Amino acid sequence: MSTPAATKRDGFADGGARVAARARSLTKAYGSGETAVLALDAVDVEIERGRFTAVMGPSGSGKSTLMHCLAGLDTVSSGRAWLGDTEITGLGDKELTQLRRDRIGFMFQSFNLLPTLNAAENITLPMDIAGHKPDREWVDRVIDTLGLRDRLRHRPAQLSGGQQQRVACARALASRPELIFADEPTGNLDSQAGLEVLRFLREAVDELGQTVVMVTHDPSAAAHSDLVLFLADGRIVDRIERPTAEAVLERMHIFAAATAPPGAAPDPDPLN
Ligand SMILES: Nc1ncnc2c1ncn2[C@@H]1O[C@H](COP(=O)(O)OP(=O)(O)OP(=O)(O)O)[C@@H](O)[C@H]1O
Repeated sequence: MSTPAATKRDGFADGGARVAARARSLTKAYGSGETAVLALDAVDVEIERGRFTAVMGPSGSGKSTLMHCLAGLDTVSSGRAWLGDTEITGLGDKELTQLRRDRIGFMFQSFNLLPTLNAAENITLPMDIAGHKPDREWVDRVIDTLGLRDRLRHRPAQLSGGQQQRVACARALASRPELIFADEPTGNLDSQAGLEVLRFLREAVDELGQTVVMVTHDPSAAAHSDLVLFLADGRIVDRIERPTAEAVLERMHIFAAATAPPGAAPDPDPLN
């Protein structure tokens, strides 16, 4: 059994109650001198607990960098970030590893399942590695919500892409993390399987009370969220509450037109 990650109080009255994650003036530069890239430019953001937040923006706008910095997967150049009331900027590697393992769930485009383990073993793997006993009742609820009950003994190769992503979703939920980060979770799926995964993420928020942050390029995927944050050039430039796919697409076209050089032809696909 491990000891909990060290915490630093941020001094805010609501602490971690309403806000699952937060950043102030978060800045991330890659490289230095003339070749330096400002991936995040003094970002202020709050991720509300119990909500489904989508992060959108053109390629290179800083979506993955923001997610990585909020999840303690990457260091920041300046600014501060908190998970609940724990300040993660300034934590050491060991504390960050513990914090990620104990308090954050991850879902990636490539499902990252171990081929030699069956679905049930993959779902509880992070907890097994950490030496944490799974909460059986919760894990059963996650498995039933995701419709994986009759697939538990199957190995990844015996599952469809959509089923594999559902296992990855169950693995992210299994430890009942404070926050789930999903990076293009439907990117490798056909539209039907992608839709299923989005519905499950929605259910994870509505039925299981989880908090989800999803990076996506797809306006119809973003339409499953409660709030879309738009990034451009490392800044949050807009937001839409209760988004529809049409509203998201329209906003992306407006940004593309505003940032296109004079006389440039309209971008047929402003999301990439
Ligand atoms: N390890 C790195 N070294 C140097 N530059 C990097 C590195 N990682 C990201 N960048 C740069 O930082 C900027 C933001 O990258 P990031 O991956 O966060 O964008 P993104 O919005 O997630 O893009 P995409 O939609 O293409 O995944 C880009 O200009 C990118 O080239």
